[in-house]
Amino acid sequence: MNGKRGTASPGTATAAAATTATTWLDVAPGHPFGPSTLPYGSFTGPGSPEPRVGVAIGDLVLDLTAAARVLLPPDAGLFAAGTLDPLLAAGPAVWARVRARVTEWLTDERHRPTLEPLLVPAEFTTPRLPFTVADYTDFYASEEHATNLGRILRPDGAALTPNWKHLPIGYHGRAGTVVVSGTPVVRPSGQRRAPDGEIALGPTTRLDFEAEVGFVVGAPSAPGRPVPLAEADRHVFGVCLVNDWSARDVQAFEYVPLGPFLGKSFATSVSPWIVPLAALRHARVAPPPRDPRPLPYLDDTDAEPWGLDLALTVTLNGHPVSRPPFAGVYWTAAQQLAHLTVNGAPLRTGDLFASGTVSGPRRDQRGSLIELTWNGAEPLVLPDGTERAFLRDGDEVVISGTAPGPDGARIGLGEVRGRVSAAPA
Ligand SMILES: O=C(O)/C=C/C(=O)CC(=O)CC(=O)O
Ligand SMILES: [Ca+2]
Ligand SMILES: [Mg+2]
Repeated sequence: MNGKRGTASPGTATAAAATTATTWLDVAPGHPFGPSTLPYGSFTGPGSPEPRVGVAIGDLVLDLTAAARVLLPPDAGLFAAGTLDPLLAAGPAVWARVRARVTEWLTDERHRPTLEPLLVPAEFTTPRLPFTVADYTDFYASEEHATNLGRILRPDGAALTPNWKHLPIGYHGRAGTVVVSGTPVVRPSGQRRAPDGEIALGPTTRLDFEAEVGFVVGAPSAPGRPVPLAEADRHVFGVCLVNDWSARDVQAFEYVPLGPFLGKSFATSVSPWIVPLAALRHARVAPPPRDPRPLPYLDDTDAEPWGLDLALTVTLNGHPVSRPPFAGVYWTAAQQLAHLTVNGAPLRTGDLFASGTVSGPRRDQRGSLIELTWNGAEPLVLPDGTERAFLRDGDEVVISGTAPGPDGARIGLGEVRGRVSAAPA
């Protein structure tokens, strides 16, 4: 879950800052999963082998499947199956109602006797993939990342392709290989060109991570009706962290002319806690200036700002190797959704679209190893003295994130964790 950042137990009440919601739970002030975050997930726990919907609060998980039966009977069916699918499909009015009720339960002492038995220490729970992934799309929205990849992979051409500033480039990925944080990532095999020019099938020698932000679609859209920028928040339920694992040698050989295929479709890891859009209202910032001005369906000059001031951290075997800033990403989630549907393709509940690798202008803000090591030419030296051009078996990558919350505090996005295991013999 979210590391040791303070303790929470159903004990003494703690006062938080004045306009921040205060909870009767003993949640350390500044805990990333305080009462202003309230992310949703799916878990199994001690004595409950059947999946539950949970809400993370401090270092505890509220069993929402059980709590709703007692305190929210009309909506209890939304949580009965133990996945977020019915809640996602229910739409923004229901999302707001449920969040308001959960906030009330956790901040009004009168609910304590009912809820205390339904709080489980997070360390005793096992996270599950929180929703059924319908379609998975990966964008390419960070100008710094796209510029770096262009320089590395296409050194003879312009770094950015001529279309890059006109539309959010993306590709359709593989929904069935999206896995929850903690799932081991088996080193994939594929065709790649060896240094001697020989083409062979074998385990990738250039396994990489990509630090991304994922957006989870709740309410579907109608076929033939593009989703305008102003309606994005009717469809986007919330945000997770994504690691789009990439086999760079497989990718480099296969990607022309149709784009990434098997080099990225073996595993994509997502964080277990979906932070609702409602928790991120303090993180909204103006997106970067766009030049040239995009076509009207992508022109957000006069729209609600959809930039998000999220701060990511990537660790490799516990050592921070990058701190990608999300606020500067060129294309916003609202623009990505408008583009994804401009051809009339409808959204389905559970669609996941990711930002693309988040890189900032500084070297220590690059969101992938191919950028951090410039395709292996400048390996990282880890504190244990070992070098990394790309990932070794046994390496563990953790991407975590925070966002501005109320009163200058920060809320957490949790983390997505994955360890590389050896290719099968
Ligand atoms: O520039 C390329 O050919 C490839 C780019 C990527 O590998 C990145 C990708 O998956 C999209 C992204 O994460 O930004
Ligand atoms: Ca990617
Ligand atoms: Mg992938």
